[in-house]
Amino acid sequence: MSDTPAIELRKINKSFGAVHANKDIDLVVKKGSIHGIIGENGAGKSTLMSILYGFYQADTGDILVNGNKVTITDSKAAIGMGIGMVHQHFMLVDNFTVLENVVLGAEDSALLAGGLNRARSELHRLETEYELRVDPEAITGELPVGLQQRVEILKALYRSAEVLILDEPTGVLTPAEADHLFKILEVLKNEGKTILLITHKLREIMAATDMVSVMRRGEMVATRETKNTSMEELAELMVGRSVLLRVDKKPAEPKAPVLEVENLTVTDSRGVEVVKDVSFKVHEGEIVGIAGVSGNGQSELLETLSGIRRATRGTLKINGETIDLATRAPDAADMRAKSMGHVPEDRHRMGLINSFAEYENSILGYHRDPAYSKGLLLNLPAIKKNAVDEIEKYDIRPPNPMLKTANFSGGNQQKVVLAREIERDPNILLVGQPTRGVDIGAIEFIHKRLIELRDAGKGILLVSVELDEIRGLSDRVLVMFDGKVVGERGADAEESDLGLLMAGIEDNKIAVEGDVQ
Ligand SMILES: Nc1ncnc2c1ncn2[C@@H]1O[C@H](COP(=O)(O)OP(=O)(O)OP(=O)(O)O)[C@@H](O)[C@H]1O
Repeated sequence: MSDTPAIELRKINKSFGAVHANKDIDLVVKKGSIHGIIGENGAGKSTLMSILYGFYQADTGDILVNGNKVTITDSKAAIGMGIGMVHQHFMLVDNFTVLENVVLGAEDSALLAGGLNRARSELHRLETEYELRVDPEAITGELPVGLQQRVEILKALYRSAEVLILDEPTGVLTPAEADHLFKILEVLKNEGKTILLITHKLREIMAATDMVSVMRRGEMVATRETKNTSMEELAELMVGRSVLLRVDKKPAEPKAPVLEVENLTVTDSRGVEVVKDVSFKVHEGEIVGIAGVSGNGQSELLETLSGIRRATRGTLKINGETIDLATRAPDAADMRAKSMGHVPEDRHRMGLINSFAEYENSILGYHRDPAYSKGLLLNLPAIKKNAVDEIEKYDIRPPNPMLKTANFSGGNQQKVVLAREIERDPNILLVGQPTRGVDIGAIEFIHKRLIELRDAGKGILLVSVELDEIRGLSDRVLVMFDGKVVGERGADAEESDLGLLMAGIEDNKIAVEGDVQ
């Protein structure tokens, strides 16, 4: 019975309090296919996959695996049924080797039984069969994220997974790593594995999937054969209206500089220089994009400019004031007082306190602003009104300012941070990965807000690993490689040109010490 679906979900329902996250969901996933699931932020995709992986129990409904009705009580039961999950936030032990991570917790307890050699040869077999090469003896935490993700996939395959769930797998990958991942998925599919792929990137859906299902506000609204649909149709099905899939902006009219960075050098806690003698300017009315493969100093640059990290040397000219960073280390509050907003790259670590309510997060760092406090007392009505306004403007769901942000979906958490920083109307806005995990309707809105901010004469420094985003928004693009700015391009930068610079190749030369400006 080869036509029996690998997975079938029938009338799945799941509520969290008043939030009906999954409503009567039906889904049929063919064996040996790549099936995409898309939907707006908060549409219920992760909830549905968590039910399939045994992380949540459905309130009602049936799950069939290979035609058999099953109860999946926890992730161990899911693994036992051949369902594996590659998590968005990897669940690996950093200081373990790849091999140790792969066997950790597996049924045969290879570590205890002294069966590491057996495990090593099994791992080798999997690596070869699925073209998932990674050094089994490497320390996992020292590997780039793309390879860590391969370890997650190997871990699932080692447990004999036949169905693999990938929840936004390319959010943390470089374009080259993402391409490689899709090649791996194709190999897995050709070997008969079934893949469920959650993504916000319609390009990935069109390139990689056989079928695609669309969720909206907790419901499954459509399933299409990928070859019979288009990005435009999918966007409309997701959002319920047509969406502009590119940025609409007129040429910038930059004025005076708002931020001037000179010879900035930053050393990390291991004493390694991570930002090396970087100089650039951001003008009023301009978006300067920083392109680069993550880990090339962009994060540290943003953190230093926003006052979270100390520089070793360099000067900062901001709103006309000059700060020698070797002798003075402004903190985040100082920078905010200079009208600098900051959307950090990592919303969990720096953007939000997830145990706080949405309304508290919506003024985090700005609570001393006279609009929100009188002396020592917080002006709660004003704070709540601000939260309600931002929720409406940014379409944050569920629209409940009292809810802890921990209970918002990833994309909605991101909108809380963006709303807070953009709505303070800063003269300079530093934004890191503004649309990571955000759905296309919200991306369109966020990009529009950033362009409006630019057109109101503000300066924006944008760090993103999404080349489409960099090219769509930026008026000038700087490329960082190995802590240095290795090139500058205009608004018309070509993707291939930027890609080469990002790989450290400038005019067909490898960028080496002293070889760059
Ligand atoms: N543990 C929880 N407690 C309360 N509410 C939750 C919980 N998990 C999810 N929700 C709510 O259920 C709804 C669906 O969330 P889910 O994470 O499944 O969305 P999603 O489609 O994966 O979104 P995103 O694309 O933003 O990741 C949201 O309204 C969310 O706030």
